[in-house]
Amino acid sequence: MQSAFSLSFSQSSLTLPNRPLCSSNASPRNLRFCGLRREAFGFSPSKQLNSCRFQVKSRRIEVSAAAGGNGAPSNKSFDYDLVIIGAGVGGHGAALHAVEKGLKTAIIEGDVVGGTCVNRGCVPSKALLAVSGRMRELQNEHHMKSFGLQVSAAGYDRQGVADHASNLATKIRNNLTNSMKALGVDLLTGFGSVLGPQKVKYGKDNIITAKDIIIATGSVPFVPKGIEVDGKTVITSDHALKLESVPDWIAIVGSGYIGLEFSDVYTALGSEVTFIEALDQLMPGFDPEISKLAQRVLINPRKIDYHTGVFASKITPAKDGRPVMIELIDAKTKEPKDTLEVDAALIATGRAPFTNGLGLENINVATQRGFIPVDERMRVIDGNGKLVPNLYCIGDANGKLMLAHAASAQGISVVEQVTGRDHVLKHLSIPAACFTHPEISMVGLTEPQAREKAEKEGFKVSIAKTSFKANTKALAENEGEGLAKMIYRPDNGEILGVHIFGLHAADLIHEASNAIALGTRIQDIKLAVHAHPTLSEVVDELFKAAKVESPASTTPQSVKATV
Ligand SMILES: Cc1cc2nc3c(=O)[nH]c(=O)nc-3n(C[C@H](O)[C@H](O)[C@H](O)COP(=O)(O)OP(=O)(O)OC[C@H]3O[C@@H](n4cnc5c(N)ncnc54)[C@H](O)[C@@H]3O)c2cc1C
Ligand SMILES: NC(=O)c1ccc[n+]([C@@H]2O[C@H](COP(=O)([O-])OP(=O)(O)OC[C@H]3O[C@@H](n4cnc5c(N)ncnc54)[C@H](O)[C@@H]3O)[C@@H](O)[C@H]2O)c1
Repeated sequence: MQSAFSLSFSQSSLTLPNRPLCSSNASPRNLRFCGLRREAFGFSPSKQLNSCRFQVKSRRIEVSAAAGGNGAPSNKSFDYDLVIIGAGVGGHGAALHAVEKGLKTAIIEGDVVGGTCVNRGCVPSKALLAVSGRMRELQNEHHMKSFGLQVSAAGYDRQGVADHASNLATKIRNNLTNSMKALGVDLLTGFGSVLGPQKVKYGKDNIITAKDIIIATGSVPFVPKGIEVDGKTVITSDHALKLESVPDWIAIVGSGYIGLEFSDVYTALGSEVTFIEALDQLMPGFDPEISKLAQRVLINPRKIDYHTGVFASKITPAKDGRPVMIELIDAKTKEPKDTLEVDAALIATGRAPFTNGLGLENINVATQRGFIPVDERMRVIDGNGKLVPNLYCIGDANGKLMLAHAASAQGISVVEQVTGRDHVLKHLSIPAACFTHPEISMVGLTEPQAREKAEKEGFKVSIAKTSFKANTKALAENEGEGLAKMIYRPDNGEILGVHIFGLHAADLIHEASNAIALGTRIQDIKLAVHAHPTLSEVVDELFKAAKVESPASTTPQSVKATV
């Protein structure tokens, strides 16, 4: 595998935190939706802002106290209350929450603020997907005609598309940097490592102490043995996001999140795609019924073919007029299966934690396949199975759930703990989404996982489903292809998992994930009211379709209001 750090540090990029994207010229009015603190932009709070979810009064007092008082740690024997190594989304989320809580906080970054998500992940990929969605729509004559619209031709300028992605990354990275600076987080530049308990080194020879330390060093692309990446014809997502070319024919190794999202981008821009997937079916991580539907809509009608149950055992970049050569072997028998010649190959076979050089040996911590072992409170576990005092690891580096919002939520959870409130993050309530067209989203267990759990624990499982075909808003958009599926316990109304495939599925999942996080039962949430006509009614119908034996336990707001 390549040197992880040189790979990570060779990129110039941008970021986003646990909150949705927003631009630096966002107005005070819409800032409440973008998650960055208003103070970061120098706005004085307006009347409109008083109703925003940031609780203007109390937060502003806390924040200004923290920003003004970040010069003195609460415990005088340390330089800082909290030092975070890595300014990706996880580190950023933790830092912002820490200053809100009045902690003197520093964040150490060896490359650019924002880490993977902002510079080489979520942000630029969603910019490319925004383009692919529009291209797909404009190219679909039947779809356009059904609205009564006529489009003569759809085309694109590759550099213009690439610029959209890199400009967005820059904008979000600047927002992130500004938000931390404005709140008084000390941004320290250089490679960080742990020297010993509560002691960190960064850069050449700067040593600082902190009451608590969070490791948030993230991950880099994982490239299996035998695959030679040249960055031009054999690439990882780091390269693909720059969109330096749009190959006529590209093989995508791995049909997980990255593979699927890039297949959406490449096919919209005119490439033919061949998937190479080690497991026996495409998209093996999703609920099988959703994978099947996704295959019918996202794979079969597009210029995509696939080989499943095979490994790409050797990939050689194009050279001297020869194409990219891919040798396939049977995933089980390891017998040679096939050889492919393509214009390019994207390696999307997962991510490896970036934990090299962190000085973990100084505190007797051994990584497991590179991941830092932690307990449910993100406390680092040492080689003897004991907790290392005052040391935490969040985000991709601990491998619990490699998602931007999970990294940030773990950081916030740690800050809650170090400021005196015990907190355990419920990982099963964290949603995930794949931003294809249409999107896929999920929270909780898949159907097979739920059935396995039910078998072990001795409860019954039921399934409710609703179709986008019955939803007015989806039909108005000519986007009736979609399904929502809920796996639940009929005895007590507990939601075990929700999976959605369809228009804006990524936005629709939160009603279910919040219900799981808060322990809301179906018999209660099914009485809540949804605006008509909206896509949210797909989820409303899902709750209403469930057959729960227990009665509702609370009085919903709409009923209270009439009493
Ligand atoms: C193509 C792609 C698309 C993605 N899309 C999504 C998406 O849509 N939604 C989603 O939720 N997730 C997405 N992800 C996953 C998401 O990017 C990661 O889960 C997230 O970035 C992890 O955050 P982190 O803070 O743990 O690590 P990172 O974002 O990797 O940040 C770690 C930071 O630490 C720095 N660092 C590392 N070691 C040191 C050191 N020793 N000293 C100082 N600094 C150091 C690095 O330079 C980096 O800035 C995507 C990933 C990829 C690759
Ligand atoms: N929208 C999002 O939230 C989003 C988008 C992109 C990435 N991510 C995150 O980034 C991480 C990495 O994504 P990813 O798609 O690379 O990983 P993934 O784990 O989602 O999928 C990797 C796929 O590659 C297959 N595979 C592994 N080795 C192989 C080999 N040698 N030959 C053929 N197939 C092989 C696996 O079976 C799997 O299907 C994920 O953990 C994901 O959470 C999230």
